[in-house]
Amino acid sequence: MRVHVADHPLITHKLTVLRDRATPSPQFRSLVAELITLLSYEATREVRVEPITVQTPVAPYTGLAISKPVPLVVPILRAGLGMLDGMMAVLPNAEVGFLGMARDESTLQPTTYAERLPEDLSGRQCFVLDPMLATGGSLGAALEFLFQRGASDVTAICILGAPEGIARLEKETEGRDVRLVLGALDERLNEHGYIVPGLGDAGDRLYGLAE
Ligand SMILES: O=P(O)(O)OC[C@H]1O[C@H](OP(=O)(O)OP(=O)(O)O)[C@H](O)[C@@H]1O
Ligand SMILES: O=c1cc[nH]c(=O)[nH]1
Ligand SMILES: [Mg+2]
Repeated sequence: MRVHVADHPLITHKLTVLRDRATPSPQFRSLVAELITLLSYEATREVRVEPITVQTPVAPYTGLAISKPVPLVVPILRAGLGMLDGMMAVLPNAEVGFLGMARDESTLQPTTYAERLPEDLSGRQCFVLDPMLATGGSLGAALEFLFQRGASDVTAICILGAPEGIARLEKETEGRDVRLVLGALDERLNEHGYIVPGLGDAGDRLYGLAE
C-alpha cells in the first residue's frame, strides 16, 4: 500500500478547525467538503486519462480526457457521505457506489448494513471515501468488497488516520495496488478505539447522534 500524507498549511489549518470540539455541525460539514476537494487533487494524480483532440478558436489541440470506464467513487456511510459532493466536484462524470458500515463501539467490529456496487469492477479505478481510519476494520472490509468484484486499482481517501489502521491495511492489502491519501496521520488509538488527538466521532459531528 502506498501512503501519502498531505503536507500543506491550508489542509492543516482546516483540520485544526475541524478538530476543535467547539466547531458546530454546519461548519464541520463545510470543512469536510473543502478538505476532500484539496485531498482529491492528490488522490486523483494517477487518474486514467487518454488523449483527445479539440479545436481551439485558433488551432487543433491534443489534450487529455478521463478514460472509460469512468472511475467509481464509494463513500462509506454515514460519515463518508460528507465527502461525496466535494469528490464529485472534481470527478463530475464518475459513478457512485455505496457501502453502509457501522462499527460496534464495544467490539470495534464493523457490520455492513448496505451495499450497492456494480457487479464487475475489473478495469475500474475506485476511490473510497471515509473520513476516519481507526482500527482499519471498516476500510479493510470495504476494500475487500471491491476486490471481490475484481477491482485492482483502489485509492482510499481519509481525513485522519491512525498508525494501527495503516498497519492493518498494509497486511490485508499486501500484493495489491492500493493508495491511501490522508489529511493527517495522528498519534494512536485510545482504549475506546478513537483516534488521538482525532476529532471525535465524524458521523455524529456531521449528522448528529446515531441513537
Ligand atoms: O477503522 P475503524 O475502527 O473501523 O473505524 C472507522 C469507522 O468508524 C466510523 O464510522 P462509524 O462506524 O462510526 O459509522 P458512522 O459513519 O455511521 O458514524 C468511521 O467513519 C469509519 O467508517
Ligand atoms: O476517532 C474515531 C474512530 C472511529 N470513528 C470515528 O468517527 N472517530
Ligand atoms: Mg460514527
